[in-house]
Amino acid sequence: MSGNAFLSLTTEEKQRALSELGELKATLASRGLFAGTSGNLSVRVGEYRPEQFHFAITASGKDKSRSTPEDFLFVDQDGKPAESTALKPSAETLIHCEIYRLTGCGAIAHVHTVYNNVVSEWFWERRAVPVHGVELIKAFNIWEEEASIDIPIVPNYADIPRIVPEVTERLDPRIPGILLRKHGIYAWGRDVQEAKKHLEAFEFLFEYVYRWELLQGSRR
Ligand SMILES: CSCCC(=O)C(=O)COP(=O)(O)O
Ligand SMILES: [Zn+2]
Repeated sequence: MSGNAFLSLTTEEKQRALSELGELKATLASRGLFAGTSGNLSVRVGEYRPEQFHFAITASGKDKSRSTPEDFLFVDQDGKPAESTALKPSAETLIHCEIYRLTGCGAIAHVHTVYNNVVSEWFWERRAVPVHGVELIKAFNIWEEEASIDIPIVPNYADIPRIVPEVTERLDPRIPGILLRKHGIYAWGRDVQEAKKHLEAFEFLFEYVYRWELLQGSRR
């Protein structure tokens, strides 16, 4: 199909995306996951082709624990607003664009937590957080006995376009998430529910690794 696929979306399709994002935002906010306006969320709408797709994303710099009519806007595969709006998309929209382009996923959630920041620094030299044999790895649809995974870490830059090629290089199709060093986790899934499940699993695993490493250190 040629032309702008956004124009063929129905009001119901757009409303469903906004309401799913609103619900996820409220749930994560109730858990205190958007400290100091950090974090951003998006959900894809309509057809997907790597060279053309659209998604709804949180507006930049908002207090994500509040719910207002100006919380979200629609953008295209290049992060440009799909319709006329005074809102600015998340400053990190290009990272969402790249994750959609590489994975074809349906939704993305990004949060900053103390655990994800600490482990990203702790394991920076190996560019991945190793996790071994923890049951919750199954949340990523990895069912091997005593599975080992490496959650990739990429450098963080103030200039977001510089982060994009790092994501391109390090994203592992088996692992539905990527850590930005001393910044936060990006987690994705087929839809908002799966992105939420993956985000929760990552945060559990980061806390586990953090506590386990501390315990090991105290035993030495
Ligand atoms: C206040 S945290 C710095 C920006 C950031 O990392 C973030 O996740 C929120 O940025 P946004 O533009 O999406 O509000
Ligand atoms: Zn961020």
